[in-house]
Amino acid sequence: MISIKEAINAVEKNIDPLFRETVKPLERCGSYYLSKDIISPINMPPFRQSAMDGYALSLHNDLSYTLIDEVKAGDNHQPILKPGEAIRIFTGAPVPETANAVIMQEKVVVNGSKITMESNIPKDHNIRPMGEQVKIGELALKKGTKLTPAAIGYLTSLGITEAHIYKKPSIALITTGNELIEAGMPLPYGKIYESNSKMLLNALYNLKFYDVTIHKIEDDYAQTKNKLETVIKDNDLVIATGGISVGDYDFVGKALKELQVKEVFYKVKQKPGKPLFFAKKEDTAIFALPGNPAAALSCFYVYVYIALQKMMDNDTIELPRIKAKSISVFEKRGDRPQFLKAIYNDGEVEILEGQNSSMLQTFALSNALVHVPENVSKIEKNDLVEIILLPNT
Ligand SMILES: Nc1nc2c(c(=O)[nH]1)N[C@H]1C(S)=C(S)[C@@H](COP(=O)(O)OP(=O)(O)OC[C@H]3O[C@@H](n4cnc5c(N)ncnc54)[C@H](O)[C@@H]3O)O[C@H]1N2
Ligand code: MOO
Repeated sequence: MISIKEAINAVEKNIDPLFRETVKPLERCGSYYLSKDIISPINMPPFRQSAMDGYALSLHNDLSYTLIDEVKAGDNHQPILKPGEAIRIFTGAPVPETANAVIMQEKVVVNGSKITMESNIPKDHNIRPMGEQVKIGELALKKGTKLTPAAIGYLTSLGITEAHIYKKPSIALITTGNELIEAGMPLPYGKIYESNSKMLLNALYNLKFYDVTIHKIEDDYAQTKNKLETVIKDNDLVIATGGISVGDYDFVGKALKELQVKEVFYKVKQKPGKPLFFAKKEDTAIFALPGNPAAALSCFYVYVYIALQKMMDNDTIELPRIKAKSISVFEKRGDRPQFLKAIYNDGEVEILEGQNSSMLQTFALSNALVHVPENVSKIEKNDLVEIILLPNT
């Protein structure tokens, strides 16, 4: 059995960035990373732009100007101003070549075709220069940039409609077990509702991984092996839950062995999630998570999360770990390090009831996991503990 640290390092070491490119319409590129530099095809702004509603002036040595014309946003005519002349102008409108400053309308007195300013304004006042944000041919955004809503707005403002991006992994979720019934169906004696697939699907969606398929198999060796063989061929990441312990009907481990995957580790000294299995087959990463739902989700956050971040070549690959003051008392049984469902708020953490790996009720309320190391057997009130902050939902 290996330690948590060794298991984390092994996941990190065995996953490489995917670096496979694709092109998508820009509006569908949110949360992806650019696989190519984007060069601006235009100057932004494309013309000298008024930043205010007011008057564009050809400056002279007097506070009064003669109004000769008007340019509003979207107009494409360029009145010619002589020194001492002004035009009415509005925010976003093109400032004619012959105007060299814009004054806000609040700062002038209008009298027929005469306007008088309170005081002088400097040259270029309230004019956004052409190409102020980015010039034609300049780097607009560099390869590797994450496409946030702002980035998509910015690129669209440059007239760009699609982007070269790195693909995200295709992921197969597999559940195993004869006892599993689809929610919504009647529940016969001995059965339980299958919940791991929807839980993990949403954990993946929450991290913006959408290329996910779900496969449900029974405790049948041939079925398990055939399904695993296909999904390993077709996906970058396979996440199975259940059937990985030592029971007579736990077929996932045996099937993976038969399929000659390269086992990286099996069993981690931790609670929950002891029978965690991680392997590679060519470039596909395979996690077999324990079937107990809370164990599966803890392992997802502590290990699968890292694999996903490495595949995307992210710099930060682990969820944030911080110290917090415990407001609870907790006694650890056994010597396995533990991950505890907890609520973190403003420097303090509350360890919740229902820590059993089969239970999700308090996981549903948790925003953190408390990490209790091997050598700590009791957490007292006010002890500083290490917590893992779960992703916001
Ligand atoms: N003799 C031993 N028995 C067990 C050991 C052990 O070391 N020796 N380890 C225990 C630990 S710890 C865990 S964790 C579990 C892991 O077992 P498996 O990964 O083989 O999972 P299953 O037995 O298939 O299921 C465990 C539990 O979870 C429920 N389950 C499974 N899949 C789902 C699903 N998709 N949705 C909801 N619930 C699910 C399943 O019904 C079981 O109750 O092994 C211990 N046993
Ligand atoms: O490792 Mo199991 O997940 O403790 O119950």
